[in-house]
Amino acid sequence: MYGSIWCHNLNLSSRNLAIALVVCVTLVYFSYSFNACILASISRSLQESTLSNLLMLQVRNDSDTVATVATAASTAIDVVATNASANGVSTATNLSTTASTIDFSAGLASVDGAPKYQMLRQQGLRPSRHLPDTLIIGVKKSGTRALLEFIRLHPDVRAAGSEVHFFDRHYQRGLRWYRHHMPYTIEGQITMEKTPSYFVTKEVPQRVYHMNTATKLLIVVRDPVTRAISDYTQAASKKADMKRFEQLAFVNGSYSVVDTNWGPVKIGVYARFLEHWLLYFPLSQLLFISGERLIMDPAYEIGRVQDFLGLKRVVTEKHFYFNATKGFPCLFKSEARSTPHCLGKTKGRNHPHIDTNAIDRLREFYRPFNNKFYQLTGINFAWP
Ligand SMILES: Nc1ncnc2c1ncn2[C@@H]1O[C@H](COP(=O)(O)OS(=O)(=O)O)[C@@H](OP(=O)(O)O)[C@H]1O
Repeated sequence: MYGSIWCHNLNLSSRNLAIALVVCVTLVYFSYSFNACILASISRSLQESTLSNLLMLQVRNDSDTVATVATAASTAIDVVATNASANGVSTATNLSTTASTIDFSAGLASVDGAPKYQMLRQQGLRPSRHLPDTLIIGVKKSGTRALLEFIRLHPDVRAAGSEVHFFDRHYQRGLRWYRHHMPYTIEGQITMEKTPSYFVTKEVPQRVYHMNTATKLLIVVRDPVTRAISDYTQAASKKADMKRFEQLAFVNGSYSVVDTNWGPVKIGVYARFLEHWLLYFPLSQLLFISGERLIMDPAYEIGRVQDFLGLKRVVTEKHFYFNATKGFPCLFKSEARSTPHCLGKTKGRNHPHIDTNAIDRLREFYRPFNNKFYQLTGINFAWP
């Protein structure tokens, strides 16, 4: 009898043990899945934020920072890989692979069909440098920096921060050199560069055409008289004993003959330079932005630019505020800074007083060229 009770108890405890085991295994399984899911999600977030940081890193005023960006990006990805490793989950392996397979040194968009790259590409995680699709070619002192800073607020626009001067000064270095100065982009992002002297340099249209006939060209223009004064103000800020504007803008000291060889005056004859660009590019590939309107209504002009580039209108009036002290629109935040800020001190300088007779004479000089420019572009900028 004791034997059968013992046997019964034994059966009972074996069953309990089996049930307990099943419960334990189930718990362990669910706990593992849950943890793995959380860790994978954390790793993914880390990975995404690092890549987005990497792509947000923009070069500002010095082309040397391109190299710094690449180094910083590489380091950032290493850090993620290390973090993931510390988590001890399988995704760490993937992240390490990411870090080692992104080629930061080559400066070329390499094509690799291996499965491990395919997955990364599907996730859009293969940043590489590309030649620009869009150029801000000028015009100097018309608001080219403002345009670049405003349009690069768009997540699908990546720009070289410094003026690369490839097509006018460094052409002999070749396209590989040029591409190396471009920021990293992922699929679907536009690569942009601005060098205002491109507009007025004779060889540039043909060179851009040879790089890519489909290049989109952005041109900011401003009343050529104010532009000339702005140009002069910049030059005078760098040279203590600069002659007065009136002495430089005219031949022989009187206001009768305009000195068309003087750079600040010459650049304002927009029609002459535009005609040269139109030998290589159809008007439909050029977008003209009013420098005056870029100050008065930046959202409007940036809206036009986004449409022209086939981008969703992401940059809107919400991004801008008018700084009354500076007298210019400024940004609530940008890629470089998360606090409200304006463009640098060299943008929006006070101009010296210029004799009104000199201004009137210059206006008269520019009028036929302006009219020609309105005719070529199909836009009346209504400069005085
Ligand atoms: N938001 C904002 N903030 C400051 N300045 C602005 C802005 N929008 C347009 N501008 C005008 O841009 C002028 C400088 O033009 P660029 O950037 O093309 O100059 S440069 O050629 O790159 O040196 C600059 O010329 P100056 O006023 O003579 O300094 C400005 O009038």
